[in-house]
Amino acid sequence: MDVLHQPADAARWIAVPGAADDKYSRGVLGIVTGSTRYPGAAVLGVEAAMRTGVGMIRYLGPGRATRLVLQRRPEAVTAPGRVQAWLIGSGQDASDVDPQREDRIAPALASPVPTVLDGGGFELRSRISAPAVLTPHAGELARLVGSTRAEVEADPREAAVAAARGLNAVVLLKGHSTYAADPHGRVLVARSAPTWTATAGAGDALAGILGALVATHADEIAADPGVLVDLAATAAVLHGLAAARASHGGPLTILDLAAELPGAIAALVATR
Ligand SMILES: NC(=O)C1=CN([C@@H]2O[C@H](COP(=O)(O)OP(=O)(O)OC[C@H]3O[C@@H](n4cnc5c(N)ncnc54)[C@H](OP(=O)(O)O)[C@@H]3O)[C@@H](O)[C@H]2O)[C@@H](O)CC1
Ligand SMILES: Nc1ncnc2c1ncn2[C@@H]1O[C@H](COP(=O)(O)OP(=O)(O)O)[C@@H](O)[C@H]1O
Repeated sequence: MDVLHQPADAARWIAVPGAADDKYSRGVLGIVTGSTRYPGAAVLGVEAAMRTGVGMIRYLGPGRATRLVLQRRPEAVTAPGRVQAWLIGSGQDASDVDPQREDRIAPALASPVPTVLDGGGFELRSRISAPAVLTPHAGELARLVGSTRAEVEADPREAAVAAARGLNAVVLLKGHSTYAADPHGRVLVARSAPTWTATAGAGDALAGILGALVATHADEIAADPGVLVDLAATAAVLHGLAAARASHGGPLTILDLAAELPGAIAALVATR
């Protein structure tokens, strides 16, 4: 039986800063995304994470991606340091021959903090012992588990559940319906996204949204890693709500989706 994750459920997972908070206590997200071939994915993930709300972003990537990230978001810190969560892999794939990538991901591999794996980050699952969320689309999930895209699409819910069990991680299987499954068989479904969301870069933004939610709930995750599936479903709901606001019933761009995140979040918080 699927549990639909509704906006009212998502509202519970927005961390509103308190008077005593500072940029560190809110949560710092380390982002290792983008490549010389796909620098745009880094820009979109950083943009979406900042618009979702996080104390600080430490972005670590190749020169071309770093320059574009800073051009768009000078708020990003491009020096290494302590973080409360990691986001790795958007815009990185097997063609990525960046010799410094291993150095950039080394702190994340050794770290106990929760990690979001997207795109080229999936292969790192076996090297990470911290709580992890993977965000594949159907084709990526098929490659991950040695199946076919058609098999995943025939029963996406079951594919997400089986992958979450097999990988001992939360799996957020993206599509028109997005399934958040945990290793114990719990499944939440998000269906807030308009079909106009099917456009390049939408997944990079979703990964940024989830990274920010995870960084701002690091203490809750440390106390109970089971909340990761709620955060994953919340990211998908927020992404869909922002997409609907950006779309107005028509085509949307991903920077417009990101620009709608603060308003979508404020509307959710107002319902609590
Ligand atoms: N702004 C950025 O920086 C962005 C960067 N991005 C980065 O791009 C990379 C690839 O991402 P992805 O999701 O497409 O990867 P993947 O699952 O390997 O799919 C490949 C499959 O697609 C198919 N295919 C290709 N063209 C097709 C066509 N015209 N019509 C029909 N099918 C077509 C192709 O089929 P084939 O041509 O082999 O038959 C193959 O099966 C990845 O590193 C991601 O991070 C994206 O996030 C976007 C924004
Ligand atoms: N038909 C659809 N209706 C609603 N949302 C969709 C649809 N198709 C894809 N999406 C959403 O768009 C995003 C696409 O992500 P992804 O496939 O990783 O693209 P990219 O790698 O180009 O960023 C996901 O969040 C997915 O849920």
